[in-house]
Amino acid sequence: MSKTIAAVATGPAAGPIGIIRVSGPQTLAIVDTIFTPQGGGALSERPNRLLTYGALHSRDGKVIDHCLCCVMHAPNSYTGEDMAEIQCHGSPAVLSETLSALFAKGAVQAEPGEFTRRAFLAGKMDLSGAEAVHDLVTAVTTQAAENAAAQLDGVVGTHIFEIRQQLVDLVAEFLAVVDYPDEEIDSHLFDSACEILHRATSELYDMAETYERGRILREGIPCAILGRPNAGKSSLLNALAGVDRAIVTNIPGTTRDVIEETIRIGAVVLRLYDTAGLRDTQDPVEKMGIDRAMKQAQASSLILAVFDSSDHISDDDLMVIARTHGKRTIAVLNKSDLPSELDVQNIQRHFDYVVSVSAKTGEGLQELYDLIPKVVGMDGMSFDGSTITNARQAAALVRAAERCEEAFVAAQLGMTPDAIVMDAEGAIAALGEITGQTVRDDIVSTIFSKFCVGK
Ligand SMILES: Nc1nc2c(c(=O)[nH]1)N(C=O)[C@@H](CNc1ccc(C(=O)N[C@@H](CCC(=O)O)C(=O)O)cc1)CN2
Ligand SMILES: Nc1nc2c(ncn2[C@@H]2O[C@H](COP(=O)(O)OP(=O)(O)OP(=O)(O)O)[C@@H](O)[C@H]2O)c(=O)[nH]1
Ligand SMILES: [Mg+2]
Repeated sequence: MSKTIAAVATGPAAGPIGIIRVSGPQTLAIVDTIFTPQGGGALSERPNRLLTYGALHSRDGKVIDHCLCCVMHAPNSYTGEDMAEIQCHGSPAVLSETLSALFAKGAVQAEPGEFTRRAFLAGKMDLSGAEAVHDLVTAVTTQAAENAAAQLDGVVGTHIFEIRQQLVDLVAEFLAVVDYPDEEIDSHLFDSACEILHRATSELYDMAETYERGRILREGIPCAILGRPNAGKSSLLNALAGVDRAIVTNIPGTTRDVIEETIRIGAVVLRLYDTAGLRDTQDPVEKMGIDRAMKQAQASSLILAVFDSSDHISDDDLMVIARTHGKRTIAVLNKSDLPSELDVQNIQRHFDYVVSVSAKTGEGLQELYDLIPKVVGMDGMSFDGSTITNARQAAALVRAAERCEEAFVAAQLGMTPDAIVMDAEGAIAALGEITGQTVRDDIVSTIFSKFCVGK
């Protein structure tokens, strides 16, 4: 018999209300011993999912809260097991007293993701759906939440199930003819196999490709602000973030450490890094800052190269241009409120994207906001669940696509059915890793161990 688990489902900070979840065969018996409904009777006899007011008792029987509880009877619960929720006051004291009362009555602490793991094992959701739960809990943007909600609802799982089923049927047909090696194989079989495999291959590659954007949707994009001293990097960081985060002075070499600030532009989470101005210097501290700036630029997926448009291009600017080589970069011509001295055409020769802004007046910032999602390929995308946000799923999709492609080539060449069957089975296994139909236990464990406790 599986254990009955309990955990706090609300955040670690003290809040007005805290929720404790309980799941497993002993749930009703355990919760009945620590909660007494106001109107008498037992919580387990109250209607399913109806919140009931009553007294909550600690392990030594003292009343520690007056709160709301409900039960959710198996199999119609999140985990498919008997479950209960205790919605009490959210202080760490009440929550830990309640947990310890539950443990004293036989419940055990739930491991990270264990409720969702049980839901997956009970067939309440496929593995891609369970992974979407995690995305939904950690979503930063509305768009990321929207995409994850659709995946929780089975958008990815259903599509993969369909493709997988077609391959399973195809394998079955070929296996049937493998048993009769002397008979001529109906050419229709090869034709329809080619068609199915070709379509599956392109659909799977298409899905895998969405991961490039999906990763940005989930993790955001690291973006270094690079430029010579006094170009206005720190001013730009402050203007973009809308807070007075970094120190700004007219003394060149003000910023030394890398200063991080996260902003949201539509679906894009931009992790901005303000850095020390690049120049030739003897100052050992400034040198270390410049070293960090260059490392940060290297580690970033997008660079904002800031130039002072009220001045001519200097050797330091050339150093900045050299550092952006091969990197996705937007040239930001700052100080547009001042008369221009900059050779703009020269800058345009080096960069695909150039915008004029004034960090001081805010002029041009909107154009920069509009440009960034376009440059990272996130404008006009839909968040209907079709975007893969998960490296594991993307890798399995590529493997499945490759095996389908190999099976397609084998079918086209009219090779022996065994070859087609072997590759198609490889694809079926890879797809099963996404839905969870054919996934190793240790992989399942790793996936759920990344969840929070109580989810
Ligand atoms: N208080 C509370 N809020 C919550 C959750 C929770 O567990 N408790 N959730 C937890 O993640 C999410 C909601 N997800 C849920 C998903 C399924 C079921 C559930 O009871 N499913 C049953 C019955 C479905 C039905 O009524 O048709 C089932 O699948 O059989 C409950 C919550 C978000 N909000
Ligand atoms: N007129 C005008 N001045 C600006 C603008 N942006 C920044 N400045 C001024 O330029 C000077 C340098 O600004 P910072 O933001 O500190 O420049 P930085 O690139 O971070 O400089 P370091 O940290 O030294 O590398 C300050 O005096 C700012 O007030 C702008 O858009 N217009
Ligand atoms: Mg600075």
